[in-house]
Amino acid sequence: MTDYPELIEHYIGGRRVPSLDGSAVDVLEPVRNTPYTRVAAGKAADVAEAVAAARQAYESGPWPSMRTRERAVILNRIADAIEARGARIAEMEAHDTGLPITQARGQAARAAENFRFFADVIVASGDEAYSVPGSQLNYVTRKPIGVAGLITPWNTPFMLETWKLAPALASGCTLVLKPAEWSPLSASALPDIMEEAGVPAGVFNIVHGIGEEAGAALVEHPDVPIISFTGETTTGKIIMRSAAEHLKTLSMELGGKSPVLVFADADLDAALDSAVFGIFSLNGERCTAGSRILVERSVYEEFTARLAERADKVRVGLPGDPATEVGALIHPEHHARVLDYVRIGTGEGARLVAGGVVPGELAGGNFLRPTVFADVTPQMRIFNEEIFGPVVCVTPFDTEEEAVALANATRYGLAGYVWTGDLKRGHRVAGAVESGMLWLNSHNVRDLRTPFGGIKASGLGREGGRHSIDLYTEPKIVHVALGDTHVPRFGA
Ligand SMILES: NC(=O)c1ccc[n+]([C@@H]2O[C@H](COP(=O)([O-])OP(=O)(O)OC[C@H]3O[C@@H](n4cnc5c(N)ncnc54)[C@H](O)[C@@H]3O)[C@@H](O)[C@H]2O)c1
Ligand SMILES: O=C/C=C/C=C(\O)C(=O)O
Repeated sequence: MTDYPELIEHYIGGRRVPSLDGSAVDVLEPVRNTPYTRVAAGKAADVAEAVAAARQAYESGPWPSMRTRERAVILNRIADAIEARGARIAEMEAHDTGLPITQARGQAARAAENFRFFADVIVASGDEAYSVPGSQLNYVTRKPIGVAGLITPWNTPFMLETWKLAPALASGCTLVLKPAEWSPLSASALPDIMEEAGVPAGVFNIVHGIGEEAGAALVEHPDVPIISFTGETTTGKIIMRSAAEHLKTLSMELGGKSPVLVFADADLDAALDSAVFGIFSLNGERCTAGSRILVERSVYEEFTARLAERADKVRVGLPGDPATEVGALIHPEHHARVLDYVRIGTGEGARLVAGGVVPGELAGGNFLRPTVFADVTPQMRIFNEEIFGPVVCVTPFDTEEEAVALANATRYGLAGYVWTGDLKRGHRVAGAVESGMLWLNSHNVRDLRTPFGGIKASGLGREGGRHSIDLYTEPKIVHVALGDTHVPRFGA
C-alpha cells in the first residue's frame, strides 16, 4: 500500500482542515530523502482554534463528566479501531520513520494496548478518604485538569502519541496533540479512529507544524493548563521557561545516555543479547537505549569482540522488509548528526570495532551500519552526548565502585541495566545507579503500571498507571467536621 494523503491536515473540532494561512511543509521518505507528502504547518492562529474547540468540548461536556465506565468503553473501541488497521498503521510508520516493519507492528500493537490499559486503570481508580473517627472526614476527588497539550517526538511516533492520549482521555481531559513534524503520517489515522470509536467532536484535536511555531504556541496558550512533553532535553528547557509564565503543570520525558553494567559473573550470553537489542532495536532511536556499555575488565575484550561480531551481523535494510533489523534513520539532518558522532568518536581516539559506515547499496537513504566504539573514556563527547542512533560506546571497569561512578558520570538519568550473577550486588548497584528506571538481569520489558520517566537531565515527573492519571487530574480535598466544631473564638 502506498496511497498516502497529498496533504496531512489538522483535525480541529471534528473537522480536517488546512492551516489558516495555507502553509505546509514537505515530509521526506527516509529511504531516499525525497518528499512524498506535505503536512500542514500550524501557527498560533491554528493552535488558538484547536484550543477553543477543546475548551468548548471541556466546558459543554459530556466528556469530562461522563462516567468512567462509559469512557472506558470508548477507549476500548479506540483500541479495537487501532487493531483493525494495525497493519496499515505499521506500514505508514515504517514508510514515514524508517523503522523496520516488524518493530513498527509491535509499536502499533502497543498503541492499542495503551488504550486498553488506561481503560482498566480509570475504571479501577477511586477517590481517597482520610477519616478521624468522630471528628473529621477528609475526602479527595479528582477532576480532569482541562485542555491538555501533548507534544511528541518522531521516534515511534504513534506509540508515544497514544501513551499520552490514552491517559489524558481516560482522565476526562480534552486535548490538542502536536505531533513531530518529521513523522506526521501515522497520526493522520487518528481522526478516523476517534470518530469510529465515538469520541465527541472537539475532545481530540491535532495541530501539526514545526515545534518553534505550533508547539511553542500550544505551550504559550493560557487555556492549556498542562503540557506533557516527550523530546530532547534542550527543547524541554525551552518549554519549561515558556510554561513558567502561566505556572503550567509539566511532564517532561527527555533524553538519555543509559548505562548497561556487565559484571564478569553475569550470564554473558543474555547480557550480550540484551546489549545488542538495547542499542540497535528501533534504529537506536530510543530514549531508553543502552548506549554506554560498561564491562568488567576480566571479560572486557571477549565481550567487546562478541558485541562487534553481532553488530556486524545485524541486518540493515529497507524498512518494509520483514528481515530488516535496522532500517533508515528519520531524517537527513539527524543522519548527518549521527555520522558526525562517528567522526567525533574516531577523532577522540575511541576504537571503532564495528560499523561506522553507510552501506553502499543503500546510499541515498539515512542508513548506517551498527556501530561499536570500544575504549571509550568519560572525557569523550561520545560518552556524554545522546547520539540517538545505532552507535554504542564500550568502556572497561575494574571495581563495582568504578562501575557505578562511570554509570553516573553523565547529566542524564533515564534508564540503567545491570547484569550480574550476584544478586546482593545486583540490588546494591541497582540502587546506586542514578536513573528513574533500572532493569536487573532483564532487558527493557515494560509493565505499564510502573512509573516511567527519568531524573537529572532526563526529565521531570512520571507517566504510567496511576501516575498518568495523577498528571491529567487535579485533586480536590474536602474537609468535613463529623462532630461539634470547636473554632477558636477571635474577637468574641
Ligand atoms: N524519556 C522519554 O520518554 C523519551 C521518549 C522518546 C524520545 N525521547 C527523546 O526525544 C528526543 C528525540 O525526539 P525529537 O528530536 O523529536 O525531540 P524534539 O525535542 O526536537 O521535538 C519533540 C517535539 O517537540 C516539538 N518542539 C520543538 N521545539 C519546540 C518548542 N520550542 N516548543 C514546543 N515544542 C517544540 C517538536 O516539534 C516535536 O513535536 C531524544 O532526546 C529522545 O531521548 C524521550
Ligand atoms: O523512545 C522512547 C520510548 C519510550 C517508551 C515508553 O514511553 C513506554 O514504553 O511507555
